[in-house]
Amino acid sequence: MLEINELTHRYGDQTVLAGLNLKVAQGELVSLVGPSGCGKSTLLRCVAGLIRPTGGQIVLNGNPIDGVPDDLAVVFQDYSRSLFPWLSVRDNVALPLRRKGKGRSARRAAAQEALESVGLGDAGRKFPWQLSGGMQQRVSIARALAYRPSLLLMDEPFGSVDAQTREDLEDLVLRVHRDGGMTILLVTHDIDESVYVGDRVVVLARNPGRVRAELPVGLPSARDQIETRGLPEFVRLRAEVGRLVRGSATGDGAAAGSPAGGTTGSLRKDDWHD
Ligand SMILES: Nc1ncnc2c1ncn2[C@@H]1O[C@H](COP(=O)(O)OP(=O)(O)OP(=O)(O)O)[C@@H](O)[C@H]1O
Repeated sequence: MLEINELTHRYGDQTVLAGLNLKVAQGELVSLVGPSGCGKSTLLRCVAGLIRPTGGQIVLNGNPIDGVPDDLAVVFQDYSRSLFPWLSVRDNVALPLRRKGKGRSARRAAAQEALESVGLGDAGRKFPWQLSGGMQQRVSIARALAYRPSLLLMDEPFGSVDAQTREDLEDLVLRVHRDGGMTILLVTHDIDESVYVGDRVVVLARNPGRVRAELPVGLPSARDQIETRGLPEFVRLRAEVGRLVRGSATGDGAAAGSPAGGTTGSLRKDDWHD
């Protein structure tokens, strides 16, 4: 469903991605890890159509990406900048659905359903700033879910919440992935998390930025924060990914966004509310 071929990206004379190849299958959850600065966010932004790569090609569902694809949603780490503070929680979730041509009542119903699926069914009338950080990130995830993208991109989505909330959100993503069969590409700095949520862990190398290793995660699909992390396969994979990331950092052996669904177009202020 997603094919990245010989992707290259330069900022000025700094080459960040250099001939990166990656394929993601329909319904797969791929964790993307790598040393700081190896280009994980750059890769995600190229896939989201937010920056135009200097070389190579990205194909989503058979269509080369050239601009923000309609069929994609992004969840960023910084939820405080990706939610609109002047819109209610429900309006934030419903807004991108306009791109799908849905009527007002269908947008409201889809927003409510998505909010319920992340445990925020009662929060629709509140404003984002009335919620905790973890709840705001749930709203961002609900917005992405309501949009029903064929591909969900997540850039360090749990990087700004406390440890307990982080575990809850990891389990939430696993549940929506399992229930909805969504294809997900998730960037994380946390090696344990990459193994815990992933069907596959892809390790990027720095200088040059390309795929260093791909490790299938042979864990049971039903995961549990305590039991799964104690399994020998989990411990083995965590150590292997950790070694690969450190090796990638030393060069040994060798990615405010826009809301889900892309840009909001040219809405006037009065047009925002549902
Ligand atoms: N807009 C930009 N202009 C110039 N250089 C940039 C820009 N964005 C990123 N870079 C540089 O490109 C390199 C890769 O950055 P990127 O954010 O993609 O890496 P990353 O792997 O996501 O890093 P981290 O794990 O620290 O978040 C870094 O050296 C960064 O300074």
